[in-house]
Amino acid sequence: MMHIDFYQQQLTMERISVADLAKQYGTPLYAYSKNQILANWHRFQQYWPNPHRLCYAVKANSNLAILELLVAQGAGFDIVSGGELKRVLHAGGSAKSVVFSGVAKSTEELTYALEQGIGCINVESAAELERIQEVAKSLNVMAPVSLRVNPDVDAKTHPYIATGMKANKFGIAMDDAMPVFQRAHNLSHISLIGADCHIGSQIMSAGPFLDAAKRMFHLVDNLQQQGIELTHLDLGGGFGVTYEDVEPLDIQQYLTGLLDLAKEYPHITLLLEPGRAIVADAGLLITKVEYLKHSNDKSFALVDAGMNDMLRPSLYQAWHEIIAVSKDNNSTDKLVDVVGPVCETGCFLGHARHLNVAQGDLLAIKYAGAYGFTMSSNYNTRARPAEVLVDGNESFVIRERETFDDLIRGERLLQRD
Ligand SMILES: Cc1ncc(COP(=O)(O)O)c(C=O)c1O
Ligand SMILES: N[C@@H](CCCC[NH3+])C(=O)O
Repeated sequence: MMHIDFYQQQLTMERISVADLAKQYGTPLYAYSKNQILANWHRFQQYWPNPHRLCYAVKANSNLAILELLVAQGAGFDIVSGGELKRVLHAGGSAKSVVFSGVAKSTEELTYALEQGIGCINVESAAELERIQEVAKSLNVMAPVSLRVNPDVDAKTHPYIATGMKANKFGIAMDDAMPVFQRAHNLSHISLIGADCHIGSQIMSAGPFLDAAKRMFHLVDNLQQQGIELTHLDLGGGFGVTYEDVEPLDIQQYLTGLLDLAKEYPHITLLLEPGRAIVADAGLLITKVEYLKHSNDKSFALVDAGMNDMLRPSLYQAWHEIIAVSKDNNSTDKLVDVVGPVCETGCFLGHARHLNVAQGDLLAIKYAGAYGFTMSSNYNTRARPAEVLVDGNESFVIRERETFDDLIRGERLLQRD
């Protein structure tokens, strides 16, 4: 388990100190605790009996080794691109265990998914449904589909990660859904199996989830009256984690609440798509202080990880706890902005933090396991960090640090000498 001993001011992941990880692999570095990921997965599983299914949202952390770990737990997967499907298959997952979400799936992606035998395509618009029919017809297969409905529930989360309100681009509005279900029911190469929704991410209470679920069960009733029998209902992901010291989402309350609602629908298999809640707290981003700098009464810790490595603070003003690694308690904290090397004022990891830091020290950014590496880029032609998986007192490189050569691979000069 990830364990932080504040008294010693010494930070460890499982049984390896963060300082040792940094020494062995360099910084910046993403480190993940294998046993924390497994514990998070089992926390969901224990309240989620068969035949209901969990489909891990690959976008949260798509490293092959992590997918492989979850394949071994019998996980299904929620993907949003052909690339993510490739990852799942490469990690040993079966296409049958995969649901495919996303608002703008290309013909190429749909073809690939159907050729591989995808479990379900979560359709986000009437136009996409027509395209799937065409692709399935050309391949002479039946496409298993669910229609994503927008239940218009306020998830009370950051506007950039709320997805279930009328104003969002996702899904089909509840009021417009019936004719699209009718159409799907009648199309020759569509096998309509379900309905799905996803109201947003980082949701901290069961209320909005259960509201959405009730609306979805109501839809199942309405469809049944029209002679359309669904067999699966996918209620998406969005389970919040405690970046800050707030009351955690009660997963048991939500899942048992759902199972209660589902009692009257024994023919329906429920799916959930947790991403963040499986990997966020299992990951640290370890970074080194390159310099300290004071200007205009402000202090900066200039670190070697930037917004290209960890975008969440810049994009959502997301707050991640930052801890000074291996410091004794004798020197005093400074008030610093922890900022990265990218040439953008918005490149920061944390503002106004009380940290006991000096040049060369290590800092650890907590809860970096979800939407950390997966949202990283090569902006400023910066090499992305390595990823390591820690298991007890062992650690494994699960992605090599990029090299400068990697950064120019695939590009072409117009004139070569
Ligand atoms: C359709 C869908 N499913 C699942 C997820 C995973 O969400 P989270 O990581 O918040 O559990 C997302 C992301 O918000 C999503 O868009
Ligand atoms: N990327 C977001 C979550 C969005 C989930 C995708 N629908 C985050 O870092 O919080």
